[in-house]
Amino acid sequence: MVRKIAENVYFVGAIDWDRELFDELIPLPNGTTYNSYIIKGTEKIALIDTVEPRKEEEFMNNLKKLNIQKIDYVISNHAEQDHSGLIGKVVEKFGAKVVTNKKCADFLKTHIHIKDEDVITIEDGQEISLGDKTLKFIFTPWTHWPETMVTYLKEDKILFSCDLFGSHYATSEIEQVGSEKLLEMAKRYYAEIMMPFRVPMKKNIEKVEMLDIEKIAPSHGPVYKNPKLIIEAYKKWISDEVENEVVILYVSMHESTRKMVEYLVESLMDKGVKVKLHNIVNADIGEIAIDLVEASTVVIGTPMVLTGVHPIVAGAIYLVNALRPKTKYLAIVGSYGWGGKFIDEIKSMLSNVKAELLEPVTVKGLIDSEGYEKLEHLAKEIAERNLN
Ligand SMILES: Cc1cc2nc3c(=O)[nH]c(=O)nc-3n(C[C@H](O)[C@H](O)[C@H](O)COP(=O)(O)O)c2cc1C
Repeated sequence: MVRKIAENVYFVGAIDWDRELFDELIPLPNGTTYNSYIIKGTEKIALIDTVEPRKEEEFMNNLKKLNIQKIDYVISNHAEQDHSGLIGKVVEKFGAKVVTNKKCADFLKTHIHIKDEDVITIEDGQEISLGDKTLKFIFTPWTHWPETMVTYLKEDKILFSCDLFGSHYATSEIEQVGSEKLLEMAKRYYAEIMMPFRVPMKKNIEKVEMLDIEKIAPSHGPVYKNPKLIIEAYKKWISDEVENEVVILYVSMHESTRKMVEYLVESLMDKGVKVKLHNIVNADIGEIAIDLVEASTVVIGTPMVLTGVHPIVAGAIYLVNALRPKTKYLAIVGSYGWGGKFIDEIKSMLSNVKAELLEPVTVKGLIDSEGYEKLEHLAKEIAERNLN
């Protein structure tokens, strides 16, 4: 697939319509794309990133369609193999030099064995000329990995933002003004990939906002014809503001924890609090991650199993801790038979989440009137914090 996105600027990426899983972890309900772009200047030709190696044939065909014989520079914004994987082939076949920052060059050396002599190292803010077109490199560390950067095409005002602003979204609409669906997919991507770096992201967004941008061309998903849409969405997601929303993640083996969770949901709803409930046994972790982006409160529901949390709950807690959501309040509810220590376990597993822990509610066996009272008190505490 070749698509012109500006004069002498072309999308030459690959669409992976039915890929189901990314990083052997993240479900892809709408497949994904690996975006690569050719920029033809009057003097030099540059390629922005490459594609996932298994899409080599499609990618090489795209270059053939544009009759590309020589590439002067292959810009590597990010060393992860879904973008860098074919750089070696581009160097070999088209005589390209790899243009990237020092950190990325180190990764390219260790991860895909790119040789030092094939690399031109650039500094933050440095520019290279392609004749009538100029590329400016802007370092945006932790817009996935520590080396990740973005490239700005000055004359056409296009930001090649790499994973930043990306979405795992295979669609024939390679360029979009921005639909509700695209924003949903971009939020999912933010939640899964960018949320752990919410704090360093603030500086990066400030840097990007200083540019005059007409189009954002990320490395996954559609090109934005309305950059403001996604920049404003990111600003909201990375801000410290939370929404009146409670995310409940639970498992229950014999319905005891489930009864507690169901009561809590109903009581919170009665009080006007929005609830997102996940029985996590077969949950899509992307759906959980999306709900964590803006939620004020996270509630963990677990039965006691072998003196600790249920192992599936442990997996979910590990994920929450790794994603570092901006959650302000945390609650724990659960049922036990004879004893154990899941409260302390959960607290220690959530050390990255700087949230206030509300009074946990644990019940021996099936919930009784005393248990309901405690849950009602917890619901009031959550509602007070959310609705004030
Ligand atoms: C495999 C298994 C291991 C358990 N281990 C413990 C334990 O270590 N400590 C404890 O207090 N209860 C333990 N229990 C009992 C449950 O925590 C208790 O029955 C609880 O009410 C189950 O809640 P649920 O109906 O929400 O699954 C265990 C139950 C099972 C099935």
